[in-house]
Amino acid sequence: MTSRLKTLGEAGQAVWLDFVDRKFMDAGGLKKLVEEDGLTGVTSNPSIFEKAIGHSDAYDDQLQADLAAADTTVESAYEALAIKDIEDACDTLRPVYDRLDAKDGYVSIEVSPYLAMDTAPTIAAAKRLWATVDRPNLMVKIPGTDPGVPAIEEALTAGININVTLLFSIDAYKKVLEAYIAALEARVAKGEPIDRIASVASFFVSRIDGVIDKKIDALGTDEAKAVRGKVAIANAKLAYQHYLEVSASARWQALAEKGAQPQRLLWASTGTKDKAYSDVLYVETLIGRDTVNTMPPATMDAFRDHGETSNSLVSDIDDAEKVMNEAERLGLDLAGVTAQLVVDGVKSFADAADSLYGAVADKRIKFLGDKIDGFSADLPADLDAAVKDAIEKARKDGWSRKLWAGDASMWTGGDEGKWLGWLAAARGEQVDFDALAALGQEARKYKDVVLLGMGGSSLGPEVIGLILGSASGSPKLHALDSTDPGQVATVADAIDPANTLFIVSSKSGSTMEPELLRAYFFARCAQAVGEGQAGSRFVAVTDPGSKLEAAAKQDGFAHIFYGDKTIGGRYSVLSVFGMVPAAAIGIDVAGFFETVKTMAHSVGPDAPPASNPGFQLGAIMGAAAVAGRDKLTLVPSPTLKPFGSWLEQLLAESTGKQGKGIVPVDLEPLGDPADYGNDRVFVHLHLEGDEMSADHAKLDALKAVGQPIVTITLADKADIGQEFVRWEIATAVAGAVIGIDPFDQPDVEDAKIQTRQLIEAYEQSGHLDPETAFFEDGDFAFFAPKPVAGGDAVAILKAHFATAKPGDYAGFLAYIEREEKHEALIEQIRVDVRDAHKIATVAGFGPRFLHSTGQAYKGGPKDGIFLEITREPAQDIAIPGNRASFGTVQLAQARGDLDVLASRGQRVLRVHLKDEKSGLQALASALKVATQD
Ligand SMILES: O=P(O)(O)OC[C@H]1O[C@](O)(CO)[C@@H](O)[C@@H]1O
Ligand SMILES: O=C[C@H](O)[C@H](O)COP(=O)(O)O
Repeated sequence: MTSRLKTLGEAGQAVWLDFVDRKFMDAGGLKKLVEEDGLTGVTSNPSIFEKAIGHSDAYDDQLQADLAAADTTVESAYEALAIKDIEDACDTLRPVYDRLDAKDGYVSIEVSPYLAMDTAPTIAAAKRLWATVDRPNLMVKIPGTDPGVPAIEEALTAGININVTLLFSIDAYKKVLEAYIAALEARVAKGEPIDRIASVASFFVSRIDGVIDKKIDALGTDEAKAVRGKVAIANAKLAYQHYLEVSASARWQALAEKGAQPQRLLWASTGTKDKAYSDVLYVETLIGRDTVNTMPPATMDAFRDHGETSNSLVSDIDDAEKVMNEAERLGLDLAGVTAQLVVDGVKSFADAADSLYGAVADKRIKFLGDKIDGFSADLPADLDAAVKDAIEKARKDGWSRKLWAGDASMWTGGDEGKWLGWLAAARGEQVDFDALAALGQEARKYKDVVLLGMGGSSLGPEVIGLILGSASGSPKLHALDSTDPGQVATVADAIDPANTLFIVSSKSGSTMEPELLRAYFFARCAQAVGEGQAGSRFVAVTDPGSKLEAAAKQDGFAHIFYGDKTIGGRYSVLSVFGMVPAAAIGIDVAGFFETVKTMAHSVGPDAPPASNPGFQLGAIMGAAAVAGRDKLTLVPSPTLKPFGSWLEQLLAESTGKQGKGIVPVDLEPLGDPADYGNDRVFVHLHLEGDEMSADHAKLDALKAVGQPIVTITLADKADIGQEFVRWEIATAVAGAVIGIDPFDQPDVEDAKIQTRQLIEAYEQSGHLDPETAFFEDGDFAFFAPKPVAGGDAVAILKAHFATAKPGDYAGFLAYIEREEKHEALIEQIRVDVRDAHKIATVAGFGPRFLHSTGQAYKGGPKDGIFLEITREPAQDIAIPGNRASFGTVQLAQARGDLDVLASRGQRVLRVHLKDEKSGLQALASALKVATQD
């Protein structure tokens, strides 16, 4: 018996399948429909692929094989899967296309629904899909939105078959038909053929009734009920009347004579949603010549079973008009409804794409295995709920796309969009791999590399140097980001200036510390190798046009590597600022980016927040900070311990402002559950193979009492580059959740101004402004804007920290040499204070932290209790061309810092150690007593 579906074909209507699925096609389902039901086309949309790919394992083999061949973005991974189905469908329909001489036999694939409101990217996507599938019976689906119409016209003019989707109103359809005709005329004008250009205008039917019927039900009157289930069909019938009118026009006839094919009206959304209606309602009522009905499988089955064919589309046109008039009289607002349906249609396809891309992104990460760093989170229920809310808000607002598009509305709507050059840097696009490889070769003739820079210009390179180490035969890296005379001397004593490559690194090129360090080491180098020769051992890394660039040119530096002004210092590690020092110690930068790119792909605009490693972490950090868990406590495994110093700057400078933000807690030994309040998030950064079982037991104990624990796992330390990307994105996202601009650092600047004023005064007078200690004994002198009461050092220290309350943190700001013994004593001090007061502790060596965590201490939450530590330097170092020595500069920095901290409402106390050698030990002992009982 002939299939009832074939009778539609006999009535001039093409039967298309509104469904794609690999299992179905692999089982020969599509071929069967072609052979038995006269099927002549296929449509797909994001919802269809979401159902096919997102909920099945049929695509897993291909995805795994594709990823094994080459990693790629989520969108490309998805497209490869979808395109394979579309190509297979095109090939199945190809005999139909050939038999009907290009009049039918088409398969449609839709451009990304995220582009529905953007003309140029839609055109680019249409051209890309057309070229990739490379089959004449492909149709690219473009929404008939206002921005879609010019894209439709341009794509058609370029010879691409177009299925115009999401048409609801006759007015929108008229514009689309006009675009089709204009495109054909343009081709004729250029002498190009038009006979094999095909287009359909997909008019959505059932969705209109879905909304209008609700309004009818709300009215509840009999006259309203009389048009229930009739408006969508009437609307479609009148659209067809317009088609007939235009087809009869002389303008169209002229094109038809040249072989033009009509742009057929395609009835889409023809599955019946309201069970009260016939399951073939939107087929039986819309049958007419030169049209298409694309049906979901259930509708097709129903029609095959009991559908009746008649010439329905052109019958009862008067009735259709009456229905439309009645709809207007009843105030059903069809124009408003259809306009809203376009918006909702775009949104619902975008929602489907979120879910589809999310499913692909999750599988991609699963299949990548240990090629991508692992991530898991154990969160208490309240935080978990807040994180889910933040992720959903980010998804709804399209933040992953906004971020990459530089749309500042996800932050404060300020100039954030101008600071996103680090995204391209994460893809390896800021550096010249060949130039870096050449530098790496050249550097092999040196024994040491000394990097002079601050904050973003030193911390990333230092982390790379410490974690990855120099290649065999390449020099060792010394990052110097201090004015501490002891620290400067340690580096100066460790190297032979004649056998050292110096990298002076400063984005602004005017930061005081690298400027002074450059003066000092340039003079030492000139002394060692002779005037005029020193420059050949110096490399500058700086943004174009900086003062450092000019100085480097003047002094004949061997190379100048240029940064990107749209990247802030703390986001610069994957640009020349991190990669030049990395190359100098022999790291294969191109190889390094192979693993970095895997993370860059994972956090792209096409990875929805819930499946995006950067957003997952960022939402946790942001939601936690908003809920008062603002002390991000890093628990690294031994090899990864250096990572925190880079991370601290990123988090603190980016989020710590306007009294809000995240206070990073690095290098605080892990304690027991009783040592912590409810203000922490622990992030365990683990390198597989690193031994840290004691910490694991402690983390388990913390987990058991409901402390939030995030775990990030690296299979290989070479994958550390992925963490730069993850945390950069996460920080930008956390900034958005917290509601600040993550790319400025307003409060750091104030400390710099204070310091500069003190130094300028010194350069004039030869001394710093006098200051008076409020208490002094043999070991210590105490200074503070507001003296702390107490008869001795222990009492003063005790009183200072006695102000601690839950949620506060203690900060130890040490303007002394950063070396092992000092680090150990500071660690001991931190543990004593934490355990006594149950508060978080942070520590920084000055002036290094000024260009890093200093921002959050000044601009972030006002719950810091700071103890600044200065000392009498045993030995000072003069700076060529300056009256002030390094020791004086450092003291001025400490004083400027204290003043600004106090002016921001933080609790501050400065202890000046009289003896550099024994002073810190004496302080640790005094604090031990002060924190007992
Ligand atoms: O690279 P530059 O311009 O010398 O800046 C160094 C550091 O100083 C800061 O501006 C803070 O003082 C950081 O943001 C930056 O990384
Ligand atoms: O081209 C087909 C359309 O995308 C589809 O018919 C929409 O149908 P729906 O309204 O059932 O989602």
